[in-house]
Amino acid sequence: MKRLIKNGQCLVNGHLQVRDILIADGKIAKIGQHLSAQTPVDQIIDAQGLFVSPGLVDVHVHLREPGQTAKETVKTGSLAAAHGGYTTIAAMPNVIPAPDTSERLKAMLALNQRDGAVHMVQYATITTDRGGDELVDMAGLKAAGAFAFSNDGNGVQTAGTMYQAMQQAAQLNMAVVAHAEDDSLTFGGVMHEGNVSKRLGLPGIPSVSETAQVARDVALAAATGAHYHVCHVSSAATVQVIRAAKAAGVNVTCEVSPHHLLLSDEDITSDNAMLKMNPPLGSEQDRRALITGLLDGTIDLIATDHAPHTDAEKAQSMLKAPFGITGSETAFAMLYTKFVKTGLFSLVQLINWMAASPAARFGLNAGQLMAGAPADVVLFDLTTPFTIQAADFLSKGHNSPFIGQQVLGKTIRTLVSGKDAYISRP
Ligand SMILES: NC(=O)N[C@@H](CC(=O)O)C(=O)O
Ligand SMILES: [Zn+2]
Ligand SMILES: [Zn+2]
Repeated sequence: MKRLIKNGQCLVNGHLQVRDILIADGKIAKIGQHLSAQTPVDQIIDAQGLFVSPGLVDVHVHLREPGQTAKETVKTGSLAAAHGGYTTIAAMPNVIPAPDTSERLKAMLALNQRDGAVHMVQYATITTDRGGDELVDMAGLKAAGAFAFSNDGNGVQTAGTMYQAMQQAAQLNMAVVAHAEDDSLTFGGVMHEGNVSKRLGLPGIPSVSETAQVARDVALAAATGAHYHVCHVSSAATVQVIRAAKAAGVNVTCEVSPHHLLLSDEDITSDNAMLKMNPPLGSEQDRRALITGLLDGTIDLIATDHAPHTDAEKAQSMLKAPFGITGSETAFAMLYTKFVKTGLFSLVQLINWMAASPAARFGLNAGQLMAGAPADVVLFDLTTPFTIQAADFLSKGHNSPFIGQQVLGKTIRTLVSGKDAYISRP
C-alpha cells in the first residue's frame, strides 16, 4: 500500500515549503517535490493549503482503563489523542489496578495494543499501588515492557524510597517520572495559595509543595545519576531549581502542560472546577516563568496531562470535584493560536516541544518527518477559525476550560504508521 500526501506545507529548515510525502509499508519512503510524477501510488491525499506536521508525542495522559471507564477508556482516550494530532502517547499508571507487577503491566499492554488508535507506551508504578514505600520489581517491569516509572497522581513521599528507585532506574537505564508534591505541604488546598485563593475564600496549596520535592529529587538524581523527569512543572521557583540543576549537569528533564502556559490563578474568578487541577494554576508570575523556561531550554517539552473526569464530578464545587482537566484535543490549537499566531513562539519551536523533543528525551522512534521514520503524520488547518466544542470531543471527558474558545489549528487528518487514525468530518 502506497499513499502520497500531496502539496502540503512542511517545515523545511525552519520554513514552510510545499512538499509531497510518499508513504510505503507504514513508513515515510520519501519527502520531496512532484513525487507523484515519479511513483505510482494507491491513494493520493490532497494536503493543499494544510500544514503537514510530524505526529505529536504526548508523554503524559490518563486513560482510566481499567477501573474508571466512565471517565475514559483506552479506545476513547487514544481516539481523542489522534483528534488532537498526537500519534504517540504515554499512559500514566493511576488506573485500578495499577500496573505495579509484570502480570498487570502485560495485561495493560495487551489492552493498549488491542484498543489503542495511536502508538502507545505504558508507565509502570514506582511503588506498589502508587503509595507507600515498597518498590516494584523494576527489572521485571522493564523486561515486561514498561516505558518508564511514575507514581503520577501522587508524589513519592519518602526520600529513601525515591533514592532507591533512582538507583535501580539508573542501572536499568530507565526514567523516573515524578509528580512532585510533598503531601505535608498541601494543607488540603484546592487551588494555588495566593491573593486569588484568599479573595475566593478557598484553601490554597503553597507552590513550595512542588518546589521542595523537586529540590530533594534533584539532589537524589545527582547522587544516583538517574534520568529524573519532572511532570507538569507549575511554579517559577521550580523552574529555577531545574535550571540550576541542569547547569550543574544533573540528568533532569521536565515538562509543562498547556494549561499552565495559558492560564494563571487570575483566570479563576469564581468557584469553577474546570479550573481545578494538580498542580494548580500558578500566579501570573509563575506562568511567565514557565514560558521563559521553555524558551531558554530549562523546560524540555510540552505534555498535556489529559485527565478526564465525568461531567457530574466536575459540576461540583472546587472543594469537592476531582483534580484534572482534559488536554489532548485542545493542546495544539490553543498553543498555536495563543503563542504562535501572536509571535511569542515559532511554529518550529512549538512542534519541537510537542513532537521531536519528547521523543528524543524518552528515546521514542517518533516526532520527526524523515525518510525511514514511521509514517506518523498530521494535517492541520492553520487558517480556518473554529470554536472548541464539547460535542466534537472524542474523549469521554468534557472537563476543559477551553470550550468556547475560537482558535486556529484544526486537525484534518491523523495518520499512524500510514493508516488513518482520525479524519475530520467535512
Ligand atoms: N493532574 C490532575 O489534576 N489529575 C491527574 C493526576 C495527576 O496528573 O497528578 C488525574 O489522574 O486526574
Ligand atoms: Zn501529576
Ligand atoms: Zn497526570
